Amino acid sequence: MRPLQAEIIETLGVQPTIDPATEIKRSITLLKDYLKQTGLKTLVLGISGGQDSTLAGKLAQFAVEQLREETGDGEYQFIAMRLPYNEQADESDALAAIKWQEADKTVTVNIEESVLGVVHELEAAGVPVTDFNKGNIKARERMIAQYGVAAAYKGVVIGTDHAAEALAGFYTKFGDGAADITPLYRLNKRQGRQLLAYLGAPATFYEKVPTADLEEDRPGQPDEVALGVTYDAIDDYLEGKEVSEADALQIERLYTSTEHKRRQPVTVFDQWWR
Ligand SMILES: NC(=O)c1ccc[n+]([C@@H]2O[C@H](COP(=O)([O-])OP(=O)(O)OC[C@H]3O[C@@H](n4cnc5c(N)ncnc54)[C@H](O)[C@@H]3O)[C@@H](O)[C@H]2O)c1
Ligand SMILES: Nc1ncnc2c1ncn2[C@@H]1O[C@H](COP(=O)(O)O)[C@@H](O)[C@H]1O
Ligand SMILES: O=P(O)(O)OP(=O)(O)O
Ligand SMILES: [Mg+2]
Repeated sequence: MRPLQAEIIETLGVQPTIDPATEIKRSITLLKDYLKQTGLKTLVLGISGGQDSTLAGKLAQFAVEQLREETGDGEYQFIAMRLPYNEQADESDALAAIKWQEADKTVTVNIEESVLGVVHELEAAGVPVTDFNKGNIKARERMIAQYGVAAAYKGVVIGTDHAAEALAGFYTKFGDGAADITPLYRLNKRQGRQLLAYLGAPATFYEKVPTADLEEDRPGQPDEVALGVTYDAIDDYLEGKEVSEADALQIERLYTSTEHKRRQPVTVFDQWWR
């Protein structure tokens, strides 16, 4: 195995093979124990209609149902958030995911006005805002809305970061990368699919092409196009398998260039960036 590959696998805690039932229980236990320990009552998560939030939301719903049953405390709840930018092309997928999750409650916040407000004020101040930059502003407005709900209902915000995204730093810093708890962390993309299949999710939920769908110039752009490498290659790499030299170099370039996203803000005590 390549030396950096071994280091990344160790850092992200990825296993080459998993038992889905064990990993489902592990994630649910984390969510339950965290709520019990902190005294908080609500799990909050944006549901996009993609694989990761479909899985994380189902685990969240299981966690609060079990807590209600075990403690008799009916305050435990899961709030699924719809966070469209105006109208979302795959709105029906998001609604189908929430239905399958049997989420306790759905809160919808259209982020368009707040995004356009920030973009407008930036431009009025002479700051150019590219479509790509605006895409990251959308992800950050979703974060703001989720924290608004968490604050109102004694909640924590769930993040859907998993090993394949964490490796690539493939999220908006302090946008979808900001969260209080990340139950999918350690799983690669195909292991997430395995969990959904085990849970009996319709195959359409996990066969869907992953997309951040943030850019208006490239609607629904597949993650794999933006990443320059396939999730299959990233997953193989994370499972300690051999991948082509070109894929390994691209994966390691992504990992190295996004180190700042996996760290706390730099202080005078930090040396990792030197
Ligand atoms: N599918 C997904 O999970 C998903 C979701 C959102 C975004 N994305 C993708 O993630 C990427 C986000 O874009 P991005 O990474 O350019 O934006 P970002 O905002 O996440 O990160 C860039 C910012 O990080 C800071 N930064 C950059 N280099 C730094 C360094 N060396 N040290 C400390 N801070 C540094 C700067 O403030 C910079 O503006 C895009 O490729 C986007 O498509 C993917
Ligand atoms: N349109 C959306 N509605 C609700 N939540 C969303 C939406 N788009 C993204 N999210 C949340 O952000 C994460 C990351 O999404 P990526 O597709 O990986 O960029 C997603 O899991 C949702 O929780
Ligand atoms: O984070 P999601 O739910 O949008 O999944 P994907 O990354 O597969 O789009
Ligand atoms: Mg998505």
